[in-house]
Amino acid sequence: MNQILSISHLSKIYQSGFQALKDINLEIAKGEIFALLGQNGAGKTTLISIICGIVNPSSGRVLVDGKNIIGNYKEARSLIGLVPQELSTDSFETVWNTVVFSRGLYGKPANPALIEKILKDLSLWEKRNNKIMTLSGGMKRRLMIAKALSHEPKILFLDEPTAGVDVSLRRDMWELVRDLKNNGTTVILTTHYIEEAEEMADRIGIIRKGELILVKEKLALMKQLGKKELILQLPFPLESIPSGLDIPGLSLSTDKFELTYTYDANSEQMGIGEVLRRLSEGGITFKDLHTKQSSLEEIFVNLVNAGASSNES
Ligand SMILES: Nc1ncnc2c1ncn2[C@@H]1O[C@H](COP(=O)(O)OP(=O)(O)OP(=O)(O)O)[C@@H](O)[C@H]1O
Repeated sequence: MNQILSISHLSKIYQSGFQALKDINLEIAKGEIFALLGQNGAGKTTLISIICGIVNPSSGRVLVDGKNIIGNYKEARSLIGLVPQELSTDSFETVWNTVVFSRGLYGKPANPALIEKILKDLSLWEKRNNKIMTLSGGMKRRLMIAKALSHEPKILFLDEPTAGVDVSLRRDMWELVRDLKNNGTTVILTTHYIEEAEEMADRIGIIRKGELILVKEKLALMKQLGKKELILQLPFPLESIPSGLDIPGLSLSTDKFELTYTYDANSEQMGIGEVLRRLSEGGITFKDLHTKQSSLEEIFVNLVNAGASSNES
């Protein structure tokens, strides 16, 4: 694998004594879209802040394209673009000047054509002469992304990119992230909005109470942990499942109008054909049927809840 980010044995204990990260190990490949999921306070921002040199690690090592974030801070930092959660930009400066200045901060030569392209990609071109304080919240967020991209980073961090943004901006952002990936930029995003990870990520990492409890390809994760359901709508309510119909995973809804057969992709459970045959032999007819696959959101909630009950202290 062609690594762009390599994290080994990274831990963080804040001055208060609180341990926010515990022995994180993670490798991210060039051009990957990686989604870091976790509940409030799980440690996502701490991890991103360490990689970006905003927070000091307590122990461990982080390399960005081979550059150590401590020993080679400047070089490592110039490879990273960060779009933080908080919008800190609110000034009398214009959009254009802000983005141009941001590029200059990294010592990169002026490149008006590039800045123009970035502003156009983010639908900010028409606003280039506007003062930042006159922009809407969504426009300010676009500006934060433009700033983060101005020095052509190899990794872009998006911390909760679509929290509180409207549908059109969310769609634009997803498109932008795909374009960046196609150009070879690596994108690491944190999100509470699981549909976002489901839509975009190549790999998913789940962080819980400072520990990276799972890192997996999204499709493999959904296949491995996702459950499927076959739902049969009955023409008449069924008092109970007939006793002769011993099918593990079969349940009757509380309104008695629906039978659900829950199965997972890897188990040795009965196939759907066999289930339908047994039901028909048992005299059960149905007026409609459909299948449903659990979403990444359901998988995530199950994983996090499993930990909450076993790790509660
Ligand atoms: N400066 C600090 N001093 C002490 N504890 C801190 C500090 N900053 C963060 N923490 C604690 O570390 C834990 C992880 O915080 P962090 O902001 O990394 O979580 P997060 O996963 O980004 O959460 P959210 O989704 O709410 O942004 C939290 O319990 C938080 O209270």
